[in-house]
Amino acid sequence: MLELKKTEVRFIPNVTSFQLPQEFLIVGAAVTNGLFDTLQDGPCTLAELADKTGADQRALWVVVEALVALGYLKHEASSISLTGEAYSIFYDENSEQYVGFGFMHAYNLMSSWLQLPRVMESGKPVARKRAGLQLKSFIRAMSRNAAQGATEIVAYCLKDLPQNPGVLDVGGGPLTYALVFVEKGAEVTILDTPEVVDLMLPELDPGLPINMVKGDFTVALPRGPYDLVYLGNVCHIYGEKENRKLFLEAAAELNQGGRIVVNDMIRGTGVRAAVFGVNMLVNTESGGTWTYNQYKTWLEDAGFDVTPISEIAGRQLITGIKK
Ligand SMILES: C[S@@+](CC[C@H](N)C(=O)[O-])C[C@H]1O[C@@H](n2cnc3c(N)ncnc32)[C@H](O)[C@@H]1O
Repeated sequence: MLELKKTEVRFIPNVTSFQLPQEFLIVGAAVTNGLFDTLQDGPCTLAELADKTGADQRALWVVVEALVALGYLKHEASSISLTGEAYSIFYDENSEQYVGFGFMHAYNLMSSWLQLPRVMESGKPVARKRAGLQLKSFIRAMSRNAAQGATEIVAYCLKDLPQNPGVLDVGGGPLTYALVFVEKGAEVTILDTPEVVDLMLPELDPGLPINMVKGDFTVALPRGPYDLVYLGNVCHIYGEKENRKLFLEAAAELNQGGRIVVNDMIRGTGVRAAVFGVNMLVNTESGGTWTYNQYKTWLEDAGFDVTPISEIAGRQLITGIKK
């Protein structure tokens, strides 16, 4: 349960959020339909754009007109093109306005969140399988989220470990943390699902000491020994049974004095973890956000000494040192 002190009011209901996010829905639909990518290749007439994207011309015109009004597109003579802002936001990685397409992960999640009333009735998640564009958006969103704090978090994880430590990065497929671990002298094994490894392997410089292994961490971990097992936002995908098994197996693959670091949202510490728990309720069989006491018990039972929560770069980290 959320443990707020009686005197502490952290959030009040936000009725300004009771609105249809129309701009987001229009942009998300345009990305899904390939409209921006088509115009990134060059300006088009409406007929050309309809032909290239496979859209109905009347529907396309209504959406294009809204995107012109919102500042994403220009319409001059009969030619439709991206505005400078839209180019900067979606495509120019060097621009301060750059956002990329990571936001499509949130857009894709909307359809499952809309089924929350049904999930509340059945207690069962919405069936879904991420592939193609959805998988790419998910990985982009993960990379972007992680990039902000990765340097500080990696420094915290590696502090006092031997030089050139062996690191197992469980669910590290987006590569964000692995690239920083390597920069700091580590040799990294990443375990992720076959689809994510297939998607990301072509982006990996083969000269780097990073080994990407396809697998399922609820089944088995790649053999160690390691100095660090890093669990970045993976414990919330599963429940107690899977996490206890994961911690036990991590302990078995760690050197004496090696450590496990859990980076996740800790239930009972605020709104973020409570709300994210709903995301896991809707999208996973057994996932959720877990309290500090749950992590502490599961880690101690797996043979770790457990630290208090450390807040690093806005993230919550719990470390277990192998006894
Ligand atoms: C929420 S993302 C976290 C990514 C990264 N560690 C971070 O903190 O930004 C979870 C990652 O775990 C991977 N994953 C989920 N379930 C898995 C499983 N059973 N076995 C292996 N990888 C899994 C996903 O493919 C994804 O790359």
